[in-house]
Amino acid sequence: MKILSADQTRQADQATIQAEGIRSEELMERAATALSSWLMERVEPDEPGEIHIFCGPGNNGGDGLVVARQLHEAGYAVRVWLLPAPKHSPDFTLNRQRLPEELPCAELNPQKLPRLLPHTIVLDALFGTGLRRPLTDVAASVVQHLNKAQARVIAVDVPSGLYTDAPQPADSVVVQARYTISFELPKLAFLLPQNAPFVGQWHVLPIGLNEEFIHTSLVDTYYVDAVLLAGRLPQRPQFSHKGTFGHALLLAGSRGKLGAAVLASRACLHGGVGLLTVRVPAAGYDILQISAPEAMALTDPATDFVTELPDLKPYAAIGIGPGIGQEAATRDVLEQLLREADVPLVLDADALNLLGANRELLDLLPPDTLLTPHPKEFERLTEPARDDYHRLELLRNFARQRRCYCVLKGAYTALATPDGTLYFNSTGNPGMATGGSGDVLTGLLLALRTDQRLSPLDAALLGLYAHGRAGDLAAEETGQAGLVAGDIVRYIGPALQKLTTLPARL
Ligand SMILES: NC(=O)C1=CN([C@@H]2O[C@H](COP(=O)(O)OP(=O)(O)OC[C@H]3O[C@@H](n4cnc5c(N)ncnc54)[C@H](O)[C@@H]3O)[C@@H](O)[C@H]2O)[C@@H](O)CC1
Ligand SMILES: Nc1ncnc2c1ncn2[C@@H]1O[C@H](COP(=O)(O)OP(=O)(O)O)[C@@H](O)[C@H]1O
Ligand SMILES: [K+]
Repeated sequence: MKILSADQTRQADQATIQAEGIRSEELMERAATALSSWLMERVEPDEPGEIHIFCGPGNNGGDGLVVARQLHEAGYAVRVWLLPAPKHSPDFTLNRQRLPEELPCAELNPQKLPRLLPHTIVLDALFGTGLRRPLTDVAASVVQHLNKAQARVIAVDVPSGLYTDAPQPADSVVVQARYTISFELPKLAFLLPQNAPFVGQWHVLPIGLNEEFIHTSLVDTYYVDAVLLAGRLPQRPQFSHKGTFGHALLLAGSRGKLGAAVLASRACLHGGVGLLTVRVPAAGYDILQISAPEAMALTDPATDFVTELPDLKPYAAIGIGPGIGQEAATRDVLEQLLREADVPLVLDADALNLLGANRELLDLLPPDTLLTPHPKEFERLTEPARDDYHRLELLRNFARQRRCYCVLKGAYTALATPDGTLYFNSTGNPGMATGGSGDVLTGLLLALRTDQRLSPLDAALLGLYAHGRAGDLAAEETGQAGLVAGDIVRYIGPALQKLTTLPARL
């Protein structure tokens, strides 16, 4: 899915209205109908208490008015509160007139804001994508009142006060919604950790915005779902052999962190690699052979950490980092690897920390290298970020400047490409916030970079998506708290299988 800016969202509305020859109020009716249906599926009409709908002066408020009318007609007890404003949008005014007379509707009085019992359902239709500046005066008081009330707030399109594609000034007043119900496409603001307290759980409801407009809109930010990945993972050919999928080299592990090497190795094997050789310190020989017998162990002369780079000739792709430590000799191995490798590289964990501590090595990164830092590792490679938007800018700039593919791990892991495009992953769950999940990702990405049939972009997108999907499937079995990194490995196969393009049926 594309992620549109606030301006493009408005243009998409206009394009839909023009292409379908409808009036703007009809599109508003469509959006509100989708939202009313969502609500009616979750709330019974006889649930005690009224649903309070807070409406602003623009089309977001207009949406709220239509939902109020529709819920009322369906037998729900509804009460509408209007924000005092000097002027209103035409569709607001129209739908204000369409409110049935018996439906309670009053203007908000800042001196006497309505009392809301805990758990009351509140619809926040104050402001949407038309917000131009932070909330002040009555609007700010109303939002502060809603936030204090412990009500069940459902934001219409956007939590009021939140900018959809830029950071708002510190201490801005923003609705803290439990749910945000948006239309057609997700908004960038929903994907950033700093906005989680406002957005809550978000859902996007389709309202049939003009496909042609969305298709031809130029964007540099995408939300990666199964549709975006369709056709990118080819089936394994009937007459394939292990050479078809390539031979990977993984350099990983040091004393006390050989589990990282094992997890990454097992993930690489389950990711479909043809052959895997793992360079571990001598202390890791038995551990690796027993825990990942399908991999070949190529032990280093040193007992506790990796000190020598093996001959690179046999390998189609190379991964380095999980649990490898930051000894000086290991740093030298990394430098030699960056100088000598002419196959795809995947850099993770301590390989990234070594790059951060020895920034001169960054100049040696071969083009199209894939780096997988979490935010702290990324900060070591670049600089501390002011906020999540700034961090994304740093990520784009890093990928452009270094001509690499750089991941920023977390919920909605982001991937920046050498041309500065951002992709946000849609799979995964908080159960994956557990030691070793990142090592599993590295192994899987190494397998996909070894498969010569995949472009660097497709390998990265498929790997991130399948890793999160495997985590989701694992969590169904183990629960989130019970999930450990090894569980993710067991579900890599099913996750990849689901993405595999099957031939069309006869
Ligand atoms: N245009 C359309 O056809 C559709 C619009 N939709 C809804 O329309 C919304 C966008 O509507 P609008 O563009 O009217 O914008 P909003 O309703 O978000 O707000 C615009 C109004 O708020 C005022 N305003 C902006 N910032 C303010 C601030 N800080 N303090 C006080 N007043 C402020 C503006 O002057 C304007 O009067 C979307 O979020 C969505 O909910 C949906 O109904 C889908 C269809
Ligand atoms: N809340 C979350 N939602 C989705 N994915 C998550 C969440 N927390 C962690 N993950 C995923 O788990 C992995 C953790 O990687 P990392 O921090 O490197 O762990 P480790 O270093 O322990 O292996 C990343 O791929 C990240 O995207
Ligand atoms: K809103």
